[in-house]
Amino acid sequence: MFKVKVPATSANMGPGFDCIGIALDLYNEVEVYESDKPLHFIWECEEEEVPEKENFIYTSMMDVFKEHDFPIPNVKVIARKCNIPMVRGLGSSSAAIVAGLTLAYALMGKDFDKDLLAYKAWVIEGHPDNVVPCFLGGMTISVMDEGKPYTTHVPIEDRVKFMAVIPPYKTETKQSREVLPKDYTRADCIQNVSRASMMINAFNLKDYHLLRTAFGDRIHQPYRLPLLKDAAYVFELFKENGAIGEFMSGSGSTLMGVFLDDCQDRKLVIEEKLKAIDPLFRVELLNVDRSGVVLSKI
Ligand SMILES: Nc1ncnc2c1ncn2[C@@H]1O[C@H](COP(=O)(O)OP(=O)(O)OP(=O)(O)O)[C@@H](O)[C@H]1O
Ligand SMILES: N[C@@H](CCO)C(=O)O
Repeated sequence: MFKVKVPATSANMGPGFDCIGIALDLYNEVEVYESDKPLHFIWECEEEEVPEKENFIYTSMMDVFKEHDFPIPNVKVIARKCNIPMVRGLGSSSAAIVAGLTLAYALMGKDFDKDLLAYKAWVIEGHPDNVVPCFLGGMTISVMDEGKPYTTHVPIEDRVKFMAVIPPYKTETKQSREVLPKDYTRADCIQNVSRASMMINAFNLKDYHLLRTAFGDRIHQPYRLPLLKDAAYVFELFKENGAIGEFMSGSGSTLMGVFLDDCQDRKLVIEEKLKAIDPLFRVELLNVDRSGVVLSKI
């Protein structure tokens, strides 16, 4: 029947807390086939199974059918590929929501309106910095103004590469939001507005020497990075190996180094050093995904 391919996303990118994010070329795939039983879920991934009733693929599909008063179809939903590591700051939960919404609309025979669905996913997730780039691809800035969503894309050259260092330990977004203050000083606000603006212009003008400063943040990283025992070392490794900047991906635990051009050799160096600490460290060298979610018939 249908297949969806959904990209990983890296939210915040330093100062863009809860509004800026980027889609990357690491994908999960979910398939739907006719069945003789009402919608049921099959987990074929190597990752630890998220049970059906708690699984955002399943729950977001069921929510759509309920909202539209649509009879639950006789289908099996198969989580076929899970390349996006779970609970690591690369948008696995958003990818699940995006997959579920897209498949539910396909099964209802409704038009595949990415903007409308991105907005729905934004409401479910609570913040847009993963779900919007996951739907639309590329690097996005999203703003809600009096209940109306606005999104704009930031141009990124193909030569910009994202090196994701994925630690063996998880960071739940829910918990890592609890360590953040409720209020910020004017100085903190100025710091983030100035850095986020500079980051966007650095990408716009390809003025990459500004990026390290521009990725500076005072809203979340100062509170979250100290909880990640290897963060300082990983950032040092990025710097020593020619990164043009670094930030925490989403709410962690993944740490992201930004590089230019071919940096496969530097990936190997960093990987070797990290595996000496713990062989379960994973390092992925990623490009920007420009398509967002892709729905196809099978
Ligand atoms: N299909 C699914 N895949 C991954 N996580 C899921 C899925 N369905 C439900 N979840 C739940 O989502 C939570 C993980 O979301 P969380 O936001 O903490 O991590 P993430 O999405 O991988 O990273 P981030 O949002 O920081 O980029 C887990 O509690 C997990 O059980
Ligand atoms: N903006 C979110 C992204 C993680 O889901 C956060 O940092 O909490």
